[in-house]
Amino acid sequence: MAPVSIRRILISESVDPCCKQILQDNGIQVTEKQTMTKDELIGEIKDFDGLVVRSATKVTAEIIDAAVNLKIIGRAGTGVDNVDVDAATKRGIIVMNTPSGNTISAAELTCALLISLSRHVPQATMSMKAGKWDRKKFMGAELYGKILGIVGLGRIGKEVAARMQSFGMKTIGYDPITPPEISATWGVEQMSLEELWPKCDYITVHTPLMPSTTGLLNDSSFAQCKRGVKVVNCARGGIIDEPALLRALESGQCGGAGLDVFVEEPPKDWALVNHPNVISCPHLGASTKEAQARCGRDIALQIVDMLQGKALVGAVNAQVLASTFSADSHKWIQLGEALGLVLRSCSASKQPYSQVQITTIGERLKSCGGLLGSAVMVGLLKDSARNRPNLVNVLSLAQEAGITVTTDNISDSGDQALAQSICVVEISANGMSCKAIGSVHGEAPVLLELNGCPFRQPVPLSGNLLLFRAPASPQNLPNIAGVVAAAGVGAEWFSASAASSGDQWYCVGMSAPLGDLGSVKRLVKEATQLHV
Ligand SMILES: NC(=O)C1=CN([C@@H]2O[C@H](COP(=O)(O)OP(=O)(O)OC[C@H]3O[C@@H](n4cnc5c(N)ncnc54)[C@H](O)[C@@H]3O)[C@@H](O)[C@H]2O)C=CC1
Ligand SMILES: O=C(O)C(=O)COP(=O)(O)O
Repeated sequence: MAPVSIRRILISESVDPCCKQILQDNGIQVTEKQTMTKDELIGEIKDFDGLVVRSATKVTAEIIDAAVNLKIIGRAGTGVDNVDVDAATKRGIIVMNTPSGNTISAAELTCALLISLSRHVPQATMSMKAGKWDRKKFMGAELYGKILGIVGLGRIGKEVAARMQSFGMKTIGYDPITPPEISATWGVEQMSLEELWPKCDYITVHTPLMPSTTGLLNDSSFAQCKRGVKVVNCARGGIIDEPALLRALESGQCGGAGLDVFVEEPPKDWALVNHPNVISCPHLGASTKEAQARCGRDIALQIVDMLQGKALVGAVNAQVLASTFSADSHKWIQLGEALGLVLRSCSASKQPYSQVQITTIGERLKSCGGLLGSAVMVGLLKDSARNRPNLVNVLSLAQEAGITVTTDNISDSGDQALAQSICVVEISANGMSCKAIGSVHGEAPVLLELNGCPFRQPVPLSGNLLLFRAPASPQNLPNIAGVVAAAGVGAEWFSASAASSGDQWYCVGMSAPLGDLGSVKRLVKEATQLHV
């Protein structure tokens, strides 16, 4: 099932032409506009439902606010720190990247900087271009036998390790997620940062930029390093604190730095770039023909595959959507939304709820809790949230509204009763609670039970529904059918529940919604109508 439809995509940076070609071949209109100003982007983004960027386009909350039709932001590359992912998520916009397309290129540039640092290649080149022949000044040191500390042992860190080991470097590292026994298989011994800093001749960082990695190398960590340590940052500006690096270079505590990335790009302050022991590139890690071809192709194919309902690959903020691509997820999403709508309708006149408990019953729904939970919340929050709820944003909207959502599964393959697949949703707050139980019969979602009253016939959850509760009496249906007919609406079918505490729930399928529920409400204890 395709979660969105996309007709017009803006590519706002230099992305390989294959990206545009693939998108166009699949019926998407593509506009390419490079070097747009922020105001130009704000002015034009409303006309697009997709945006493809690299690292230079800052997709801020302000831009996302203006992007009223945007459904996807595709990052032809790895880092999504130039995209306000939280703001996109709240608006229900999918953010997608192509994290492996430029791994090799970024790793190779890192190695180039490490080698250049050891032999002063860029400085020697500049010197010769200035007509000098200075063999003494550029005395270097071998990498062979030196210790390289790799902070961040993900895709790029691993490739850097393999390449630098071929130079005879000993590789050590740190990563809070990659298990030490895994990195050990590619020759990287892990240790704490406190143990790592004093051991390294060279340090290279390969983490994302986030609060925990900002300033990872700072005054205090430089102080723990060997005097003259050389550092490389091919990941993100700010992981090595720039003022601390400059201080360390000036004091000689740092013997050289290779920088591909900067806090501000291009930098406003050129002090680091101009330092004689700094070699630098204008964010070239991914700038190879091969990396750009891969990233351009990958982002286009990922978008097309998503639109064709084949798969969701590379989404960084829409994990629950990945499960919408299985063959029968559609009907369970419909059921979840419909149960949410039923409960929203039944609880509308009551006090606001703060807890939602979704329990799936049955082995088949064991892994569907997240999907069904989100679908239920889409139904529950429909029209009440400022941002239109969808499977991408609904949990963050619920959190914003102070609603706690919990999911659970009960399954025991030995128990016949639990063999069928059922979804139970209960909303509650301060003693008030409403509960709906549903399932899927054939392809259709059905309501089985409402507030403890099981329906004698499953209620099809589609079309215009009138739900009401009244003391058990054979007169209820004829009376309400009369009111519905008097309003010029056809009562197409009905279902009644078993009685509980003397009351019964009824559901009437109507040809159209009633203009006014007043005359129904006068005859019953409570009544509500909804459209599924
Ligand atoms: N200069 C350039 O043009 C390019 C830069 N990059 C950047 O390189 C970085 C790494 O990319 P990948 O290796 O593909 O990412 P990855 O996600 O494969 O690896 C990142 C690793 O950092 C680790 N990590 C997270 N927090 C950490 C911490 N506090 N200390 C140590 N490790 C930590 C993670 O566990 C993960 O293993 C990203 O920032 C990316 O944006 C990527 C491609 C090109
Ligand atoms: O993929 C990444 O994280 C990069 O930093 C590459 O950025 P770019 O696509 O060259 O602007």
